[in-house]
Amino acid sequence: MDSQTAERTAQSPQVTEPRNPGMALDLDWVAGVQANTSAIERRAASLPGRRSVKKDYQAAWLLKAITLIDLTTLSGDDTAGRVRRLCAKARQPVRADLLDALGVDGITTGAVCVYHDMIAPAVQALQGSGIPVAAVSTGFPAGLSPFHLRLAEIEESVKAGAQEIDIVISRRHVLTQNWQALYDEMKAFRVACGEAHVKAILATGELGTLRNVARASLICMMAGADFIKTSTGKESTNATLPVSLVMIRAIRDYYDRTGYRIGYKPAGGISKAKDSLVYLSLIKEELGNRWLMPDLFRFGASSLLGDIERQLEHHVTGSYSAGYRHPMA
Ligand SMILES: O=C[C@H](O)COP(=O)(O)O
Repeated sequence: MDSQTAERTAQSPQVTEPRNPGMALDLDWVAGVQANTSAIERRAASLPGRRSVKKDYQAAWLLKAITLIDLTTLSGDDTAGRVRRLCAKARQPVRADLLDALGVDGITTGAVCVYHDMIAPAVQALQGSGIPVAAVSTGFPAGLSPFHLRLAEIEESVKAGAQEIDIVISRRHVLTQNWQALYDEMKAFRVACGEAHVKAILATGELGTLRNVARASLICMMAGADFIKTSTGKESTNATLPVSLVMIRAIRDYYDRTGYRIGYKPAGGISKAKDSLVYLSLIKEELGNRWLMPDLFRFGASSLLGDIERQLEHHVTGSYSAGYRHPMA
């Protein structure tokens, strides 16, 4: 591979973007939002075949993808020990001998993402690494606990040391077209987060139509979301390319209108290195290189890193190892 490219990739400086302050709810803008489902599906279907990254650059792009992963464990049987092992993986996501061969060092994942109760072990295990802890709050994954408890959960998570909060929206507000309620809810979540960045999980697999996805994206951004995220990983349909196109274009429209860049996080079911490359090329084409940085793009994924490491091993040694040789935690 081109080692200079890989080095630049791994050492990209963290750029900080002015934070989206949000704006008043603009119902005319919301009403005008359209989503041409067949055109979106056609474009999405053309992406995987058309966009293959040339062999020499693949390793560099895969290293880039690692820096954009919210390395996630969201299981009922999570333990402090599992979270500590995951954090060790976030600090050193690829075996040292492979990184040496690729001429890269100092690479980490974008964040570690856990349930509230796992924040403390994660914060402790990541101390000094600069890797933020993201917590899923607000009654994840359904978001149907009492509203005041959802706000309190955010505050507790921030107090426990989470620097990023992934909230879930109330799907019913979208399904009943109650845009004011969705806006108010998102705004309250953003206030409760304080300085912590907030990612709004739309649970797109439960929103019915792509138009609803576009409208919900827009409203969450108007209410001050720093990121919009597709899914909890627990819906029957999680991140897809058509949904991603809709959300990315909503982000582009919001930037064109307000000058604020909002981040994007596809999450759930992204487990193959080649899929991560399709997402990166989609972002590059639709939003440009600026969005390919950890402050504006993340993969929410529990097993993607293992497949990327396997592909990198193949790049270096010419042979594939078994998946079990790349455990996450
Ligand atoms: O937000 C992250 C998702 O819960 C991870 O989903 P996954 O386990 O399908 O990769």
